[in-house]
Amino acid sequence: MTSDRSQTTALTNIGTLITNDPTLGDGRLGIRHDAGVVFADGVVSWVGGSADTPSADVGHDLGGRAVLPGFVESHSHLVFAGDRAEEFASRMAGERYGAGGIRTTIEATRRATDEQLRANMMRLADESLRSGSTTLEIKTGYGQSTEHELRCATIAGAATSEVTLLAAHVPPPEYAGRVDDYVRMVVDEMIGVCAPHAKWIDVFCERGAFDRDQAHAVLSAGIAAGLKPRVHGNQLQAGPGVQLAVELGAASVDHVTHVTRADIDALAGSSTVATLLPGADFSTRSTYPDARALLDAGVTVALGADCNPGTSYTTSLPFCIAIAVRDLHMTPDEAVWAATAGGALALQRSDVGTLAIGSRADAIALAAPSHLHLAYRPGVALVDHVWRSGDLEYTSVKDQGSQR
Ligand SMILES: N=CN[C@@H](CCC(=O)O)C(=O)O
Ligand SMILES: [Zn+2]
Repeated sequence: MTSDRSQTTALTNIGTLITNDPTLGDGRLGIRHDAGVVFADGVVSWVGGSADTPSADVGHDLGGRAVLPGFVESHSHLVFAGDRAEEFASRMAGERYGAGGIRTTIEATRRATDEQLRANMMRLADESLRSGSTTLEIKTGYGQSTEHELRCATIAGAATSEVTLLAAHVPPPEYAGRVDDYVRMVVDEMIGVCAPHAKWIDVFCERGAFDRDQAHAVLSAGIAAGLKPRVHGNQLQAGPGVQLAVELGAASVDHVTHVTRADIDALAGSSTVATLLPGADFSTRSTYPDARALLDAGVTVALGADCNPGTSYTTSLPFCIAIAVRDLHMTPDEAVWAATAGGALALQRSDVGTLAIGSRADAIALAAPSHLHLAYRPGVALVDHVWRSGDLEYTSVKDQGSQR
């Protein structure tokens, strides 16, 4: 459902508009009511009152709906085969989550054809778009050999420019008991082969995966190959992940479920974003991260859905916003900001996550009058329009815009 990029589009009769630009409206979210927006050449060209909206080639009367920047999904693992529904059921019956479950998916992913991996990824990328995510990061990490990580990175590149080489997720079965040998192979061989197909380098720094020195070696080799670092850290217990991320100037450290006061202080004094993944804590029945302590210390917080077959088989940032408000005690404004502008900072992107003049025209409309409904109506598919670069890419509403 794409349109000609040279067409202009006017959105009118917006009940609540979130711009994330304080110069355009109230507070940090830059909120306006009874608003209008115009998209031209794939970017936002005008924001103001609905009645003053300039005419455009295509018009959408949004009937009082809320309009937000598209969500920026900064953490997903969409290149995999199989599922782990039985593992989930065992966890709900009392089993603890351990990093070892990842090996089940590595085996299934290695057995799958490129076409099977691509089709599964595209299905999930489409699901993510329909729940409002207009920017999507995708990690490798279920290959864990040079051949299979290269395959996964190439496949991910068909869906996004935000490809992360999760070179060290868990040591694969053929390296059992030889973690340092695996790290040496990643550093000496895998990164050089895969780096041209990725933008980011990532490591799972956790007991049962990679320790501080191993994670440092992988991230440093990635940086030397031109990749930018991000880290999976402090998911299952307190550990060195957060401090390592800050030390290396990582864009983001993700999970951050178990942190010390020193970790919070280090994050607060850095530009590293803390990306919270409450879907993973929900589906592993873990404690939730202390979002209030992070926010109150001044840490920049993002929210991601972390879609993967092990810990969080959801693409829905609206679901994560609802958990963040209900269980992490974030305000609805903080949660919406974290899933939009926060995600953009976690990917070091200045063109998305806001609806400022010149921002990429990535926006969503909700079947609701305000963003509060994302938390107030959990589990309801509220996103009913999705524009990406000014094109209406998804709508569940029959009136798809009137030509002028
Ligand atoms: N924690 C590490 N990686 C994934 C889980 C991967 C899996 O269990 O398959 C995550 O972000 O939650
Ligand atoms: Zn992850």
